Amino acid sequence: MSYLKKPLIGNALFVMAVLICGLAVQNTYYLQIMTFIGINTLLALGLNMLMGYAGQVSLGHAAFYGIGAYTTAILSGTFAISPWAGLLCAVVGAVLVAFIVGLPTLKLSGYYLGMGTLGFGMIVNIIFREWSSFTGGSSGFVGIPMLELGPISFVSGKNYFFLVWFVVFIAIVLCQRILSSRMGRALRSIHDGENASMAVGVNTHFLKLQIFMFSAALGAVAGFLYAHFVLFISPESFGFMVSIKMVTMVVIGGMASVWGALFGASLLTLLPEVLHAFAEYEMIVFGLILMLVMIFMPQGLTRGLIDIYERSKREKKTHGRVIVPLNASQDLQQIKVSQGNSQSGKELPENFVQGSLTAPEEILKVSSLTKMFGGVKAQDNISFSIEKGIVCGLIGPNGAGKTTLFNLITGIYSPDAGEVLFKGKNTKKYAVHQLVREGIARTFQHVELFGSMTLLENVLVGMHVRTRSGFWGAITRMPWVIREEKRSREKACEIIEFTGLSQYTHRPAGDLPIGRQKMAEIARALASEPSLLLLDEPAAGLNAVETEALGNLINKVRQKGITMMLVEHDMSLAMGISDKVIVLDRGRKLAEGSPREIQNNQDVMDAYLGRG
Ligand SMILES: Nc1ncnc2c1ncn2[C@@H]1O[C@H](COP(=O)(O)OP(=O)(O)OP(=O)(O)O)[C@@H](O)[C@H]1O
Repeated sequence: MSYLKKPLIGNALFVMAVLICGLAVQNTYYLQIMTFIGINTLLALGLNMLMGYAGQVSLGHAAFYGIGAYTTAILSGTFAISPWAGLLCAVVGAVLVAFIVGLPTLKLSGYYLGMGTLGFGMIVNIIFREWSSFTGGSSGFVGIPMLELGPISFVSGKNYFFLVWFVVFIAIVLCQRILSSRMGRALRSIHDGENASMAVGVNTHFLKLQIFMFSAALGAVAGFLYAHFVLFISPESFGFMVSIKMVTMVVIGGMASVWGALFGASLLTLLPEVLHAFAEYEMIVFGLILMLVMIFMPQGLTRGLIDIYERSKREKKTHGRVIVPLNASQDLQQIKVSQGNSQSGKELPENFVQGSLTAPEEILKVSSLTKMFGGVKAQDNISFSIEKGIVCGLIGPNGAGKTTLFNLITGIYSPDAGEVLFKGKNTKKYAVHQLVREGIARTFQHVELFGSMTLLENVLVGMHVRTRSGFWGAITRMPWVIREEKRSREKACEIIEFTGLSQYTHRPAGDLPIGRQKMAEIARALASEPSLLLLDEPAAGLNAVETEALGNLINKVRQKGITMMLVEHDMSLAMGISDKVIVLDRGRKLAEGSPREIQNNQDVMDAYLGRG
């Protein structure tokens, strides 16, 4: 469980720093500033999970902060209900609102999502302003009670400081647990490429909704702590500028970094105090800092500084040494040997054997499939079937409709007419991620790995449909969750070894040479334990040695009984490896038969070489 060790050191340092600050600082003003930093850290942590990890921009997040603050203020101030019950209502209320708002909004992306959340933030702020009988309107809400917990009173600044930072610590641990889990990996995969994430089996909309609700809950807790600290709230504290300030905290601190959120929150809370004399220029200063960070350290200050430190460490290490360049041909030779010799190469885990070599059973049946793009008939009444365990080559000139056919089989496109039956079931009933669970996996014509994640993490995301721990599993870390994680990691390493990529296991996938990236995509697809694997031009961009290694790998996968469809322009590979070949031309099926029959087919030759 080495993945559990790393945060422990950071967390221990964090606890020590909080204890030292809390015990050593006596000045009420400084304690107050540090308490505000804690509250802002909670806001930044929540937004960072959504923006930094899941890649979803929210410009109205201050609304949840306000919902938390107003709920507890009204319940405890007006109705004299215990503030702790108010906290529960605040969190439940914010989560419910996030669910209702997120359900349609998170289907949007990019600017549209930004505009949608911005609108939501504004509507909530108008409600705070206009519903004055409850909220006190523009003049604000007074009479919020101070917090007490049994004999502990949070009247003193010191107690409140410890309360807030204790909550921050809990939030940090929860975020870390989510991020190092199956759910966290799936979230990061959405950030790196939502289409690929869906295609490997992640229910992206549900996951985005879950993390939106989690970040809303953190916002509501921050609002609760704020309300009972300042004892007076008004709509300005939760307006558009506060949402922008939250985004700035995340961006400056460094997206996708838990400690970055703390850093960003500290900086943006301290700056206004330092620049007190220039209060009216506050937004200009923030804007300027944001611009500079985006230009010089687009990954945020925390990540940027860590990168500089790591680079200088690497330079120091290599200083004075002869650097031996990576010997590409030797490296490839190794891959060939490990793949070509199934005795020495790693076998796929047992349960990967999904089919039988001898079974003549039909796994895929495509009937009268038609797909139009405007006036272009990308699929024109296509019918064929694929038997279990075979490799079926799919060839045709550019624009013939091969990738469209893959997109129809995997559910990315829905057909205008006709149907696809996979194992006898109509694929129309399934969403993209559900088809992966049913057993269809694919690779892409243009590699779509999750570039910022390691090869191991990519393969683990590929296992998403075969594992089950979710949000609660991540935060409770029950023994079965730890066992599942351990098993997944072992299995992922076996798959990586099977594809001959062991030496790249912990390297970011985006840093791999293109040939290895193609193999890595196959490894990720195999991780979903498919019975049908669709390979879209796997040899494109590969040199002769890499293509040979790829051929060996496809053969090894075939030996496991996994049925494959292979779109390929490299004819010697397609003809050499396929049991049968289907030829498409301008959306129509031109021919179907054994490689030899296809090679001697006059129509096929005409399509490729031009008639006459
Ligand atoms: N999303 C889309 N919108 C509009 N037209 C599309 C879309 N996808 C594919 N097409 C069109 O459908 C036709 C078939 O494209 P497709 O990518 O399936 O061909 P292909 O055989 O995979 O080509 P290549 O070998 O060049 O990848 C082309 O004319 C293409 O322009």
